[in-house]
Amino acid sequence: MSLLDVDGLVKRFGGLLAIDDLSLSVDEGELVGVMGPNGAGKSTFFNCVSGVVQPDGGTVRFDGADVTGVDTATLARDGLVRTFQHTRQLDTMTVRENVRLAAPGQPGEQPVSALLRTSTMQETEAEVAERADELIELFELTRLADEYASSLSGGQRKLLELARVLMLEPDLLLLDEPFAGVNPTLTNEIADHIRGLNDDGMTLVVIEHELETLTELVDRLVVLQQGSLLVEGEPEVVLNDERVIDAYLGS
Ligand SMILES: Nc1ncnc2c1ncn2[C@@H]1O[C@H](COP(=O)(O)OP(=O)(O)OP(=O)(O)O)[C@@H](O)[C@H]1O
Repeated sequence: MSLLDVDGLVKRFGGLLAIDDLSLSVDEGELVGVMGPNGAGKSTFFNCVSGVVQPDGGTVRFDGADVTGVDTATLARDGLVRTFQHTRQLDTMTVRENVRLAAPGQPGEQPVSALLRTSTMQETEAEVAERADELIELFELTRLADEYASSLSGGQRKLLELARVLMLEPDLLLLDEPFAGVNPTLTNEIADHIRGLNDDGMTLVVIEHELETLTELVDRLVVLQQGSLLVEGEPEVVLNDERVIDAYLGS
């Protein structure tokens, strides 16, 4: 069964048709790459699916339910989570605080809850802290755990972003350019993590310009052009498709 089913999606910005009748499905357990020239509508596609912007037409179904236009926080609670091209961390907080704060519905965040801390809340906080530390270790950020996020390199920020979204325990993770601005060593490391998450059963869709890394990583490639689906299929086949070569040469 498809975990994500997008049908006839349309998104306009004024007179510009950013997504033009796009239909696309992702099966449970798949690792799908999304590519396309600048302005093809890749980020807008993610934005429509993850509730960041409201589509003007079409439907988005997640895990069998119609979630068209549902807000980001609700979708995240339901297991659909996205990352952004430009990471969104709190620079004045440490790596550890950033990861802990990404957990949903933290009791310590609300003033009343903080005053009435029950043992259940304390248990939840302990679980959050433990999970955060596990993820910090998984992404080899332990030695940076007490550093401010502002001191991290581009690649380390991407790792922190991954740790943060995994606090939400997503079923479907949409990654927007996870290798952008990352050095080759960390690129390989991030690719390994993505593969590992997929091996553990997570469904992932990855937007990426770095075609070599993307092609080696994914099961299926989807190419967008001017908001529509141009070609999809096995990475090797897609990359040699003349329509794809033309789209890139023409961009
Ligand atoms: N908030 C917005 N307001 C107006 N136009 C927008 C907005 N977001 C995107 N667009 C336009 O929609 C089109 C698709 O943009 P989008 O960012 O989705 O493309 P993309 O494939 O992700 O591009 P890139 O590879 O450069 O990130 C572009 O023409 C862009 O200028």
